[in-house]
Amino acid sequence: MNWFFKDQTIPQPALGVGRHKDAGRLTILVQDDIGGLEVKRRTDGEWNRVGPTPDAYNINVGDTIQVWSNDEYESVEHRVVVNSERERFSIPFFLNPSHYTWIEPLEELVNEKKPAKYKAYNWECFSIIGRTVISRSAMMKTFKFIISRLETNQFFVFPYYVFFKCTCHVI
Ligand SMILES: O=C(O)CCC(=O)C(=O)O
Ligand SMILES: [Fe+2]
Repeated sequence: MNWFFKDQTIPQPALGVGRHKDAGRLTILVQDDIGGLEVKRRTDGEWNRVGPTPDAYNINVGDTIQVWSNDEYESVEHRVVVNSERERFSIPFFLNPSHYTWIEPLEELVNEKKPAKYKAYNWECFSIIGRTVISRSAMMKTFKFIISRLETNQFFVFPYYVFFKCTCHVI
């Protein structure tokens, strides 16, 4: 679960999750009625709001499907803009490959006219390296944030997952 706290001290508009693409296969996302999820339109590069649509899930194609499909499907770039008046919650379910999976364009979708656009990579190596490289400065920011919350007694439920997400996304 992602928790986007309201903070009127941050200049608006502020990003709760910076621009990124999900690396796995699919992401099934529920967002509450606040909204804030935006996707980048390929045709003109503009950011577009997605929902919120009551009782609907957002399904994002991740990088893995883009690679498997040799670019037939595209992993969409997205971000979350926070609302300074109201906190927001979202629940993403990441359908990721198993750790032993090698990811490369499917044979059926590779031919002379359309050669493979990606080299094979192993999911476990990719995700471990990704986390260590991306997280280093983000980790410090997250620690500082947690300490500031503790100091001001604003610390409520801060599950490991929220911590993990912050370290992955705050770059
Ligand atoms: O909170 C959202 O709407 C999206 C969050 C997201 O992009 C993610 O967790 O990867
Ligand atoms: Fe995402």
